[in-house]
Amino acid sequence: MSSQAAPKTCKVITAETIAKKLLLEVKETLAKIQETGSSAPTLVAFLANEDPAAIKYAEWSKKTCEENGFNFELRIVDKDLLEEDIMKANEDDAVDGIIVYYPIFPKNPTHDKYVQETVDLSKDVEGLRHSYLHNMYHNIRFLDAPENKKKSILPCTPLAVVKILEHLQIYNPILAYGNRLFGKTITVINRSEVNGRPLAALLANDGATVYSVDITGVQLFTRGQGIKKPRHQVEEKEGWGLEQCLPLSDVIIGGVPAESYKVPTELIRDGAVCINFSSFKNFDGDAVKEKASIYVPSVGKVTIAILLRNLVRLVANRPSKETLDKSTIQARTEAFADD
Ligand SMILES: NC(=O)C1=CN([C@@H]2O[C@H](COP(=O)(O)OP(=O)(O)OC[C@H]3O[C@@H](n4cnc5c(N)ncnc54)[C@H](O)[C@@H]3O)[C@@H](O)[C@H]2O)C=CC1
Ligand SMILES: Nc1nc(=O)c2c([nH]1)NC[C@@H]1CN(c3ccc(C(=O)N[C@@H](CCC(=O)O)C(=O)O)cc3)C=[N+]21
Repeated sequence: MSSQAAPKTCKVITAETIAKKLLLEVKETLAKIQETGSSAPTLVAFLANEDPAAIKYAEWSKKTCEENGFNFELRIVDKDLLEEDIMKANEDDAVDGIIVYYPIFPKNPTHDKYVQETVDLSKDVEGLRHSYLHNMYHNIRFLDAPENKKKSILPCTPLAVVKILEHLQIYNPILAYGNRLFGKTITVINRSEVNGRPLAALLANDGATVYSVDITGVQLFTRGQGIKKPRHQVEEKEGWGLEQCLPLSDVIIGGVPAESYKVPTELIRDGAVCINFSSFKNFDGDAVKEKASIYVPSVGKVTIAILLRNLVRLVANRPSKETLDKSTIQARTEAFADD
């Protein structure tokens, strides 16, 4: 007689469930802030590279936009004409948000930074302009202190991971807002400027002890002992690697862009939460389920939901027209009161 395998205790949570919840909120917020009769917001996407991941991302974004009543327009452009084309979109009142797929000049990251700065602040749906990044690293939530009417924009993938951790109740609602990851240890494998480093900073700003791992080594991001500091600080962990970080981690986040890369399952703490944001599967799917309490195999759908959430926020942040009455402004402020 064959013995039955023990039931798996690991819960696999798909991005879809979380994305659906966020998209509902986005629709409600849009309805609250829009004047009756105003047209659907338009997102313009610039594709100036041949990256298959960017092409896929554009296709999924188009689908999600259209399913949720937003307009999405893909503009395939020449690298050399990109700056001009972005400037035209900046001026065009029919364009509410702009996304540019990176990398465009992989051998010259400075040039990609320059392109990022070309997008108008009021249309930067990914929050990649320096003022948004500065606010994020400095734990500043508003663009217009002290009025505090205009919410800052956070980059989509890092914010998607934060929203997933909130959904999984890793954020502890008993603690004060802004401190809800106090006591949690998190490893983020990837320290790129668009994903891993902002993610480590956001998590540490919310109170976590974060090990940020890249091929150059490990850095520790924290708000200091007792999270007394207002924003995170960074220290090098000389000689550290995954061997030291993973056994200490309540949450492990993988973002390594390589098919062959796998997080060593034997180092994962029993009951850890494992989340993968890479286009490749960073966890050995079968083995990780023997160790993890929760496994989130991909986050892309949540990233796109955040893209739309950011687009609605850009609309809400726009200077009020004369026709806009006080109650609309109040609704715009309250619509994003939770973060
Ligand atoms: N699901 C989503 O929403 C999104 C997924 N992605 C995917 O995430 C992945 C990463 O994207 P980017 O950060 O833009 O890539 P990137 O190439 O800019 O950065 C990857 C980083 O990982 C580091 N790395 C490589 N091998 C490593 C290793 N063995 N251990 C530790 N660090 C290592 C690199 O040194 C680099 O800093 C890609 O697969 C990309 O397609 C990107 C954006 C959104
Ligand atoms: N300015 C800019 N912002 C980006 O966010 C950006 C970019 N440029 N350039 C290209 C990369 C790539 N990227 C992905 C987004 C979603 C999935 C994704 O949704 N993956 C699926 C899994 C794979 C599948 O279903 O085939 C998922 O997570 O469900 C992957 C990759 C965003 N990128």
